[in-house]
Amino acid sequence: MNRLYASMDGVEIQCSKIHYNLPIKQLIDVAVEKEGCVIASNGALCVNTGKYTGRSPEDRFIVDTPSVHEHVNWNKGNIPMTKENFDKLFSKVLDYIKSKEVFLFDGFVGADKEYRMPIRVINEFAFQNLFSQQMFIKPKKEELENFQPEFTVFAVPGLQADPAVDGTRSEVFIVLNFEKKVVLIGGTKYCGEIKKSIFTVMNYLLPFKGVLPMHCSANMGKNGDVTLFFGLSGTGKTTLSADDDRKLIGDDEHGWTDKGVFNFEGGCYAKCIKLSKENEPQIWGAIREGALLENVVIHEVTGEPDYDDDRYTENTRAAFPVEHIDNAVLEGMGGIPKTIIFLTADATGVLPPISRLTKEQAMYHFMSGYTSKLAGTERGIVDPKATFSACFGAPFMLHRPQVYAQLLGEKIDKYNVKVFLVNTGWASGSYGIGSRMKLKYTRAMVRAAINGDLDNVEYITDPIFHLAIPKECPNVPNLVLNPPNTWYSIDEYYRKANSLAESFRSNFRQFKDVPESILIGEPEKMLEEYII
Ligand SMILES: Nc1ncnc2c1ncn2[C@@H]1O[C@H](COP(=O)(O)OP(=O)(O)O)[C@@H](O)[C@H]1O
Ligand SMILES: C=C(OP(=O)(O)O)C(=O)O
Ligand SMILES: [Mn+2]
Repeated sequence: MNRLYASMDGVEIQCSKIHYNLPIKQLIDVAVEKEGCVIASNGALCVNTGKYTGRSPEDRFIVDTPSVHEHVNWNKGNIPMTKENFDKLFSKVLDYIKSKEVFLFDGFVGADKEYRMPIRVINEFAFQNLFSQQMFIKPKKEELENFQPEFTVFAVPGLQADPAVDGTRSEVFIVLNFEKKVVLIGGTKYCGEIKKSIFTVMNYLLPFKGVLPMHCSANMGKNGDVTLFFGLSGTGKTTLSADDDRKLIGDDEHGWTDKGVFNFEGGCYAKCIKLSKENEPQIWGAIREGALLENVVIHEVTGEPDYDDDRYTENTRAAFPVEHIDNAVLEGMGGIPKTIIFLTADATGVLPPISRLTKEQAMYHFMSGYTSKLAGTERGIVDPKATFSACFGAPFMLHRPQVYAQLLGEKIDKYNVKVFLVNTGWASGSYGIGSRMKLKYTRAMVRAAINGDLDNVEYITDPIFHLAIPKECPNVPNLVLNPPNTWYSIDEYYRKANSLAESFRSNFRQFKDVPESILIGEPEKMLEEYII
């Protein structure tokens, strides 16, 4: 019998065998031999996660302990669990692994040594441990001596909760306990739960240290200029931050300190539905030996991935270490951001593909977090669904949005950061109802915003959202830039735009005591004649 300590406060766990930070190659071998995984022709390990191919936000609980009670923004996403129920579930998990071989990863989250957190991830399956090793920050050999995890994740997909006994909603559970410093994940094999639960832990802890945690990707130009791309799942953080001309810092989770930004992770987690070498060469090239493909259809004979096949899910994924991206910043740190891009995948075809925001508008849009949930990332989402996700990452933010917004506002102010809103979602009218903004146009707009090409062009201000829309942008047809131009019917455009404006206003009513200056960022009241 093997024994080890699960976390600093000395919970002892036992299991039949522990595979401790196993080399990647060995994990791959076990996954193929014992877990039904296959190797694709590009060398990546492929797993099918079965019933769950996206996150289960309704099954994510926060243990309601005294120290977190007043800080957590309890809402339909931050669901409390009692200490008693947690203790029962924790015993179940500990019992469950007693007879199992487990795969253990000790490493770090947070590239900045001042703020990094040592974590331990205990996985039931080797493929999950491959994910953990590639996604988090690998320790140096000497860092493993006297390693003390500050948080421990138990990810045991084979253990299902019993809602009647365990106080869960279904057999799936993702439970965060800040007192015990433990995360429990069961009933689901979807790897995204592992990274996003640790992200959520960081998002809770860092504001207490004056650090702003952000759901954003980050990259750096040749002169060291940093850009952040905020956005909810599927809006383009990973795709747009992987750019031949810029060095990738990280694709999903960062912290912003007085020194600059740092990646929480050591890997990327790219969506790969309809992935092509032509449109996303860096991500294409990163999917090789050492990468994990989730729910991608693999040709039985040739072993080739078919990225167009969505038979298991739209939310097909590739996980790989940042080193797989050619020009990544391996230390995962950069300076103070110069440009911030808010990504929104607007399903209504109303928001302009790019607009410049004032500081007040930036605060308004950050707190609103308007976008669409895209198919597959969360259980039950099939078509794009308009949503307001505060801080562009509500499911992962435990504090009230104002806590994060205030930190961001101070930084935008202090460093005079340029902020743009980029709609990577649906365009309408002559560019085809239902089709998404062309990636090559979005890339051109982002590039122009970063390079300063939009600093000296003429802008128009749209009458409803008061967004400043550039009249021209290199490598983008002028017509595309202003949405009313792209609709067949201008009346229809205004109807939709007014109705979206009203959604913004009604969503914002949840926020109390918002300074007048931020409310200036609010869209106009809906015109009576367009109320439908
Ligand atoms: N105009 C566009 N901008 C960004 N991504 C786009 C665009 N059009 C289509 N896409 C696709 O949308 C997906 C964006 O996903 P991803 O970058 O992984 O999002 P995130 O990292 O924010 O979750 C990719 O599959 C990408 O190919
Ligand atoms: C992995 C996820 O996020 P993203 O699409 O932002 O990478 C997720 O939301 O499950
Ligand atoms: Mn991503």
